[in-house]
Parts: sequence; structure tokens; C-alpha cells
Amino acid sequence: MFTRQLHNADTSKVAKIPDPRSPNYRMGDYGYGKQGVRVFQLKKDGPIHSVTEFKVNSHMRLRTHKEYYEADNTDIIGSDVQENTIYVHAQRHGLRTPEEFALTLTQYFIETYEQVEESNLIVEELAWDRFGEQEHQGYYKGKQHNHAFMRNSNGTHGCEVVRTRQGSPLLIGTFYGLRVVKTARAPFTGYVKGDMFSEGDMDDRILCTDINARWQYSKVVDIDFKTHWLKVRDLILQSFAGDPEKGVIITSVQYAAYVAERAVLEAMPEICSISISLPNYKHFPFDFSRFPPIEPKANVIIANPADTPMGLGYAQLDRLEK
Ligand SMILES: O=c1[nH]c(=O)c2[nH]c(=O)[nH]c2[nH]1
Repeated sequence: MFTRQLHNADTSKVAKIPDPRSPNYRMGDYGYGKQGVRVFQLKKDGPIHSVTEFKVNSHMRLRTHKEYYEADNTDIIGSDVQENTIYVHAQRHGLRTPEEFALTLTQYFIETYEQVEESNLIVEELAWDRFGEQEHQGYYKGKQHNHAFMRNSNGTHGCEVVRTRQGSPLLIGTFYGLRVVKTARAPFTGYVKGDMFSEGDMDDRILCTDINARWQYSKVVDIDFKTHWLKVRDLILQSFAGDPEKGVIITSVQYAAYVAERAVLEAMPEICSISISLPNYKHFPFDFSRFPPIEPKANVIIANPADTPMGLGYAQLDRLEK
């Protein structure tokens, strides 16, 4: 999260071949590819259809750096080739989980093109729910539509895979963009204020955030990725909200990130590291003092949710090797 040093940074990404014509410089992170390739799969089982949609970013790092140093494109696997391969791969293997798609496609790129040193895939599912699947009332309640779907916005299931020629691929699971709010058991007190504070201590507040989590698997085989993703999601949500009646005290977004990470590492030995970032979308009670007196309703709070500026708390928790 946030800027890290650029100069002589991340030696794992440094170009292996120095530029013979420019000995004073060294190339750091590099690569190229295609962003935002949308692939939609419709499966027809007679009248019952099902749909799956992925958004894919494909990047590569080539063994040589001719395209940079020598203006020679002969090693480049065009980004349009990468894009078309995504569609061909979908046709051949089908869309199941982002993880399976990314693992098999990175393997294909590495095996097919000997100049590819590293293949990176980022895959996000743009999930669709069948009409009726989530309906708790109305016409579609209890009726599963054969061929009509609505976008599911319950948080995005995704992954990132980095595959090189040596060793097993790096697999990161991702869960982005689920907005959650809790309206009790969320104090924020005791922090440094000096004479610059505006809020003061809050014994309780409306705590609203988006869950953004990335985690690294220590193995990539024998994992049912859908089930594991749902389990991570559930553990994060449980640690934020707690028992349905009693809830759980969350003292800051920083603490929320940490307790969620601990819950995941404790329950899921196949995950070796997790990073969570949580914005804090303030919901200040609206200030009615300028307006003619209104009889306040003791049990109603009118607030003004603000997306920006927003606070942000984040942390990464790694499992220590034993
Ligand atoms: O959860 C929070 N963490 C903070 O660091 C912070 N700072 C602040 O003003 N409000 C909050 N809330």
C-alpha cells in the first residue's frame, strides 16, 4: 500500500540483462499486456441457461529486453494476441473460477512462448445471480428464472497469479468492494487530538467501509477455490459484525483489519499471508442547529455519508514459518 522506494527497488523485478549501451542505468519493474478483457460465457442446458463473466488483465515479462533497449519487437507477444488467447482459452477450458482460469492460462503462456519469463494474470469475476436466487419477496421469490440474471454486487471474487519458469506459481486470492456498515459497537476513542480534532471521542459511531482483501495461498493444488473464497469472505464479515444479536466491538478500522486477518490465518492453514485495507466512510450526524427547531426523534439519526475525504486503515499479516 502506498509508495515504496523506486530507486534500486525490488530486486526480484530488476531486468536480468543490463543495457550494454547505457551502463549507468538499470531497468527495474517492466512488462506489458492487456487490461480489462471482458469474457462472458453462456452455457445452455436446454432451456436452463447459466452465465459466467470474467474481467482479465494479462501481463508478461520477457526474458530479453530487446523491445526496450533495441526497439526490436520480434519477441513481443502482442497484447491483442494475449487478448485473443483469453477468449480461445475460455472456449477450450470454460470459465469456472478466476483461480483456475489464471493458473491454466499462465501455464499456457509460459509453455507456448519460450521468451516469456513471467506471466501475470489478474482475473475478477463479474458475478451474475439468476432472477429468483436472491429474491426474498415479489414475483421471483421462490422462482428460479431459466435465462434472466442480475449483477451480483456482494463483493468481487478475484485472483492474481504470477508464474515464472521456476517453482510453483504465486497465487493471491482477492475480495474487493463489498460495502458494509455497522451501527453499534463501533467506538472510536482515546486517540491523539491536540487542538486539531473535529470529531472528539465517540463512544459509538456508524462504521462504514469497503472490504478489500488480498491473501496468498501457500499451495495451489487441492484447493476448491470457490469454497475457500467464500470461507475467507465469511470470516472477514464475521470478525467485523460478530454475533447477530450481540455484535462485536470494533475500535478502529485498523483493529478491524487486524482481527479479520487473524481470523483467516487461524482458520485457514493454506493461507500464509493476508492484507486488508479498509476505508472509513464517515457518517456524521447532520447538524440541524441552523434550522428551525425540529423535535428530534430519539431513535432516529439523520447522517450525511461522505465518500471523500475518507480515512484508510490497512495492514498485512504474515504467518511466520515454523
Ligand atoms: O477507525 C478509525 N481509525 C482512525 O485512525 C481514525 N482517525 C479518525 O479521525 N477516525 C478514525 N477511525
